[in-house]
Amino acid sequence: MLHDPNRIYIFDTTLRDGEQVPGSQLTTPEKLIIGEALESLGVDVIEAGFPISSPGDFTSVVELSKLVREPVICALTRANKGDIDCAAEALKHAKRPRIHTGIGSSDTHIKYKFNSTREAILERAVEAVKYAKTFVEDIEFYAEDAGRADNEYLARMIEAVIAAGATVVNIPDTNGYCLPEQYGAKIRFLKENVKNIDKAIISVHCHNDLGLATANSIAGLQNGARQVECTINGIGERAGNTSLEEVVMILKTHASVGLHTHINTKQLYPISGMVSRMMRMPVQPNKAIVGRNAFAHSSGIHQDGVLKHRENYEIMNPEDVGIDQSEIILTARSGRHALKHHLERLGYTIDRIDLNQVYQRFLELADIKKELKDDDLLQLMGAKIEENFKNGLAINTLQVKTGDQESPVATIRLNYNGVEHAATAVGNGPVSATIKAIEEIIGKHVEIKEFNIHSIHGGSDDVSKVDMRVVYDDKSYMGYGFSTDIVRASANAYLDALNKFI
Ligand SMILES: CC(=O)SCCNC(=O)CCNC(=O)[C@H](O)C(C)(C)COP(=O)(O)OP(=O)(O)OC[C@H]1O[C@@H](n2cnc3c(N)ncnc32)[C@H](O)[C@@H]1OP(=O)(O)O
Ligand SMILES: CC(C)C(=O)C(=O)O
Ligand SMILES: [Mg+2]
Repeated sequence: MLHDPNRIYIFDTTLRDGEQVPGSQLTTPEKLIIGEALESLGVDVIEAGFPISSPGDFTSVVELSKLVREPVICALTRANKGDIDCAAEALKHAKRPRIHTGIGSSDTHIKYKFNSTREAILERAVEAVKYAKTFVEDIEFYAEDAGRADNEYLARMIEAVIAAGATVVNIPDTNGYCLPEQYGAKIRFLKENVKNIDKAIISVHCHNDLGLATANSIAGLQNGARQVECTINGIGERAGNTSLEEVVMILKTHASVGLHTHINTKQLYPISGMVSRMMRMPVQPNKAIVGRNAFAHSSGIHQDGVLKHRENYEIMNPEDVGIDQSEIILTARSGRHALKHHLERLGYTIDRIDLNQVYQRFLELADIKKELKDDDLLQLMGAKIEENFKNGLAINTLQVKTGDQESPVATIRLNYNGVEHAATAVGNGPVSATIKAIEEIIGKHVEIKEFNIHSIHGGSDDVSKVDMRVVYDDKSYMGYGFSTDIVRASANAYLDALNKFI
């Protein structure tokens, strides 16, 4: 049965237990798209639905059975003939069909859900497995609410269903009640006390009511279970199920546990986004592995550490889960290393910049704006270039005369190499006159290849943003300028670009 004793089978129940979330039901076409993505992710089993529950869910199981080839396709039933007949019919086209049947195993369920007795429930469990076995070979049995069930009774039930033909025995902590140690001990108890346990795979199925679903699943695996039931993003009934990406990355990160899966981890992030969008279930930003902030660093000490050596603050490589790279988010808690990193990324040579000066202005802006994006940094650099660069080119004064009667003339006073220089030039417009005057001072022609003016919010009294690409010595440099005066913004952009190489 198990060729590799350390291989963990991933049973994905996003389309069944995951879908038991208010407002997140999926159409058949949506389930097929997710089913294909799960197959390519490398899951071993896809729980496709609960066929008796609705004609739509029945159709989904039928279509997934036709579409998916590699993973086992599993359908859920209660322990009764009607549900099992329906599941068997829905699975008719599956290459590897599995019926997942079961019944409550805790005294609470036995008494208050079924108004029954332990013996009668055990008999129903066995009957259900035997009946399901008449349709397919692969039968998984779930002992619902096993987390709260008496271990001796649970062991008797599991032994009986394995004898009846169950190939996988699922020990759900349906209500997310157990502590990891308790759940691990429960699995170990079954391993040690169910005589025929080697004839079946033990499966863990944990819920997150106390935030322990992943920890409990891992405890179960460490104590002998070899299948884990989980969902993408941990979605599911109430507080959700065990999160697939968490279990997979825990086993990958802690190789010393000695267990492994066949999941293509680089697809974890893309499939998380797909499921979140289709199910209209946003992923919380601090969600482990796939949350927006899982590989984002926003405080200076961490950012410095990550920039020096990623592993100072990252235990996983973001590329391993399909995220291009870690993010350094600029906030008022960032330090100079993070600021420098982004300025360099935007093309600035740090040696030329008065970093302390820029950092002080950065902090003032960050206190107001919370998070600074590239445009904010470019504005910071392009609005007051006279303050940002050490010995750079900076405007002292700029006077422009323009109109439609005379040729436009610009007179500019620039600091260049620490000395003030002045020049006056005529152009075919106020910007060209200004650029010519600057060129006269620096004694070079620097060609402008791209030149765009935008207003930031719209409106004639708005701040304009100029972005410019210049070419010098066959290399391109970007410059950005900001001002309420478009000529001044253009001059700033030109000087911002020049300051990167002159
Ligand atoms: C822990 C889990 O996640 S279990 C799966 C939960 N998922 C779902 O319930 C979604 C799909 N469910 C449905 O569509 C419906 O509940 C159906 C079609 C299954 C049943 O609908 P209804 O026949 O109207 O019954 P209803 O849902 O109101 O009640 C459940 C019945 O199933 C019984 N039942 C519950 N679990 C089991 C079980 N494992 N085996 C046998 N009977 C069960 C209950 O005792 C109750 O029976 P009763 O009418 O004799 O009291
Ligand atoms: C149907 C079973 C496997 C279940 O989802 C649970 O007990 O949580
Ligand atoms: Mg469940």
